[in-house]
Amino acid sequence: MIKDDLSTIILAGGYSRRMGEDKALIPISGIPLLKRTCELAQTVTSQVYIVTPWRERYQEIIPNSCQIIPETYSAEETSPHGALVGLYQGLQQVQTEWVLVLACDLPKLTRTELEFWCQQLDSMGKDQVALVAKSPPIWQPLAGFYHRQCKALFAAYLATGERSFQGFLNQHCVKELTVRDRATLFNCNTPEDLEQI
Ligand SMILES: Nc1nc2c(ncn2[C@@H]2O[C@H](COP(=O)(O)OP(=O)(O)OP(=O)(O)O)[C@@H](O)[C@H]2O)c(=O)[nH]1
Repeated sequence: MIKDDLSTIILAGGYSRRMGEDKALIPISGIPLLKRTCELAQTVTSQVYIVTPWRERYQEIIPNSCQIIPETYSAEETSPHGALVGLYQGLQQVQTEWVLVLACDLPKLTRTELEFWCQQLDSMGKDQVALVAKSPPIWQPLAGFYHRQCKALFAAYLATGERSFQGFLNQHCVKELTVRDRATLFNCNTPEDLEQI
């Protein structure tokens, strides 16, 4: 079921150092991991954006209806600033009230689980700015939802020089997302992780 006033941002600007090859392109049942994540997101949101500095690398593999938001960094810098900055840049382009935020490397995520997550948006309090999975005490920032007011909150946070999601989520009114099947949060970071799939 597609949810109104919700879009998805998938972050795909990491270096996959532990994997040794680009995780986003690794085939899972024959489908590149990033494409699989896009297709899953399309089952719950009509707009799916991918934030990455590498448009050319992914343009051919993602579904046509998904849009790439190019992540920028200045000429003096050699790499992106991390996932929080990527999300902040992505949020500038998105108009919906809520944004589902996903890592590209969630090979066990399912449509059923995503639909269960989306239902929880209906019971958010007015003061709550995000609904995010947690493996206490650690937030799982790239599995959850952020309200559009996070744009301004991220701007203020970044202005202090901070870039850690944990710090951001701990200092704002964030609700823990209930995860029905915790296996769906499995991140595929290393070649050994891949063997488990
Ligand atoms: N857009 C964007 N996405 C990022 C950035 N850093 C990490 N990500 C994404 O965030 C998710 C989780 O990334 P990690 O597994 O923590 O980091 P990684 O760089 O991909 O992998 P390692 O190099 O092994 O740490 C993945 O989907 C990454 O593509 C960034 O600077 N920009």
